[in-house]
Amino acid sequence: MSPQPSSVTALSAPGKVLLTGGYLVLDRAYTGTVFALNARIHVVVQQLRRGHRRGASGSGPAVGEAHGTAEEQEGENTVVVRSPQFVDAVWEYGVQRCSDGGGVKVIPKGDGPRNPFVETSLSYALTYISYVADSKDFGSLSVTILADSDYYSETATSKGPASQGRSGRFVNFGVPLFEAHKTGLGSSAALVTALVSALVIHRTMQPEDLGAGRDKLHNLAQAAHCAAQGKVGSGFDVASAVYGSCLYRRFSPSILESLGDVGSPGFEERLFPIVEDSDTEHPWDTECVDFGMQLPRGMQLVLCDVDCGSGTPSMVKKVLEWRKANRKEADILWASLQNNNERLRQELKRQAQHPDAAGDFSDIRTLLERTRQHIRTMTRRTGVPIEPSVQTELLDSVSELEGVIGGVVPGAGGYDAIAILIRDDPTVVARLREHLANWTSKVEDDFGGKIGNVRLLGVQHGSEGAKNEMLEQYAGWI
Ligand SMILES: Nc1ncnc2c1ncn2[C@@H]1O[C@H](COP(=O)(O)OP(=O)(O)O)[C@@H](O)[C@H]1O
Ligand SMILES: C[C@@](O)(CCOP(=O)(O)OP(=O)(O)O)CC(=O)O
Repeated sequence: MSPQPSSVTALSAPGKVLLTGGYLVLDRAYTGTVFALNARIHVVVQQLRRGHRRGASGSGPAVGEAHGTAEEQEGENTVVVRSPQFVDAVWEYGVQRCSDGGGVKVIPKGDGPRNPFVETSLSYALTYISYVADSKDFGSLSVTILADSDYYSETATSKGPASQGRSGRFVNFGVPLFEAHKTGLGSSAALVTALVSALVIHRTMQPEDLGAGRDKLHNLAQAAHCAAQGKVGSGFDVASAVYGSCLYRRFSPSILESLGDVGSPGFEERLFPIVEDSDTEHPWDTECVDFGMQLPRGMQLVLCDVDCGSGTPSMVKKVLEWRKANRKEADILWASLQNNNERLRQELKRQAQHPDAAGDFSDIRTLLERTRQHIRTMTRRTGVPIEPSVQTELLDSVSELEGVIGGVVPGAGGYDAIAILIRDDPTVVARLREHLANWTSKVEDDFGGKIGNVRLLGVQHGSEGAKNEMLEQYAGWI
């Protein structure tokens, strides 16, 4: 029997940085080292009051239970999703059960801007829930999304009026979501993971089951994220949102290839074995080794935002085309990178596991520099600005600072935030901040790129994946 749904469920998932393994990790023959960050996206699911729900036994609504509109209480089930940190960020959906086992689809109401990540997560989670839960009646739901500030560039930070009585962790951005520049921490993966996990836990599990249910939530989140993105990426961002920091080897794309769209006949019958990993022909083969891994004692990871993002899909396409056309050379380069990345990971792990041996970061510095050399070769050979010269200049300049171990362009690279490993000491952070505040680029970029404002983000290593949250921190927001 499914457990009684509690009236409110809150869960969060972290952002990520792919320290090493960009492009390589798209191929199962290689791996990536992904760090979860302490910037998280929170999702709070509230059951709207209905006659047959908990709290309606004559004693009024249960604690935290939201009050639905008259329409919600009388008519069809609805899901209202709000991102109250942004202007006009409300998405309202009707819930439609599709014929021929097509699953459950949410239908947007009104003609405001769509949010494919929210929409797809809702449809996928509700389809799975309706397949496994005893009760096919969801009632109406109110969903609130809250994000830590570092997901968005400073241009968006805290333009809105500080609202009285609201918890201090979250900022009122005061702009519409589409105006907020992303910093590249993987907001959509953290959002999809937190949203599908909160819904599934809300309706079919208890919060304590999160640990045991992690694999299923991973499978569902990967399926929903790929569908919303319209492509099957490597999935390292969703994996770290679920499991936390890890050595990641991707899943075989064939697992998701024949799923089809929500609403197509038999969709629920195809989604269920994917989530439960019961298809013996296509078992999940994701590897998340050492998940939840820590940095060595005395080391910290920081990110430097350059407020000038790149278009990952076209970069990926070009790199993969070059690899296909230059297989021999690419194999050698990929092998060198993999080898060096693996040595770097092993050294980080060794130092993390032996705190007494930690403190001498010179090997780590050398390994980071070697990884960068290979990445620069990749940049030259592919003609793709993975580490363009303005980023080389920035990385070189910060690497000279006392207390900085080294840095890399993480993930796909480009004109995105850079990742820097430092000695975990406030004076090093202060030195970096000061250096960046006065920093101006002096080189002409090889790809014509320009870096404007550079600034240290407040985000650091977080290591932990999806986790249950307490409601108190959302005071004034839900
Ligand atoms: N706070 C939020 N509330 C609602 N949706 C969000 C929020 N943050 C991000 N999103 C969704 O995620 C999308 C950004 O995803 P994407 O372009 O893949 O960037 P990222 O690299 O950060 O994952 C937004 O267009 C929006 O649909
Ligand atoms: C190229 C990649 O291997 C890494 C991209 O990493 P990023 O962290 O740059 O990704 P976005 O969040 O999409 O900007 C593609 C992949 O693994 O999917």
